[in-house]
Amino acid sequence: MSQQDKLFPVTLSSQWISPNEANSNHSSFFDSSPSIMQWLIDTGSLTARLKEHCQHFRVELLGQQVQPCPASEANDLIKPGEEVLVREVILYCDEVPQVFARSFLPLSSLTGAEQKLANLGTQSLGQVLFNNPSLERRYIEIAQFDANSSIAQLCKVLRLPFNDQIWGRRSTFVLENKPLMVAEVFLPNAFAYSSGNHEKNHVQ
Ligand SMILES: C=C(O[C@@H]1C=C(C(=O)O)C=C[C@H]1O)C(=O)O
Repeated sequence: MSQQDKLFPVTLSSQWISPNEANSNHSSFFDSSPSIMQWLIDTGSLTARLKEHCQHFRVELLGQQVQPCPASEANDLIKPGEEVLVREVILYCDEVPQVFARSFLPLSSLTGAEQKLANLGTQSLGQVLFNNPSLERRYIEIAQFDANSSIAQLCKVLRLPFNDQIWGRRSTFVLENKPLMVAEVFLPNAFAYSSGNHEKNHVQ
């Protein structure tokens, strides 16, 4: 079993809140670190944005498995207990881990041309999603991950300097009228925490 296989499934649980709620509850942090909120609410492709920041982008597949959707991660389009393919990856830029992502692909969405989403391997899910003009992205929720979270444990294994301001986002996409959910956590050394305002404007 490879090192990555041992990590899977990392899982993900937190209190997901709206960006506005986060801004008011954590105003001192977001005021002092404006870039992270821009990354959290950016509705474009995270893959494309990361690629703008590095020479070599890669996706490391930690694993994927079919399981019933946990109630804590379900929503109005992906029901508790519904069979989903769970996919966990780490996105790297120039070998620096940037994002841990956990995606739910309902088996009922993996039909027709979308069957290929079940066999992406190390191809970026975003590469496929954002090439489809039918793609819709629903509201974004964000969450903080503390020292007791599975993300803190992942950072320990990856030897990343965990701190108390690790943030992530999740949203549901609808592709050809079929839902899938993507949750992404910016890891401690991610550009998202330090990139200045010099970046190209990203439409939220
Ligand atoms: C949704 C996107 O795809 C990215 C790639 C993922 C993958 O390959 O599993 C998962 C989430 C995203 O970080 C994106 O690039 O915006």
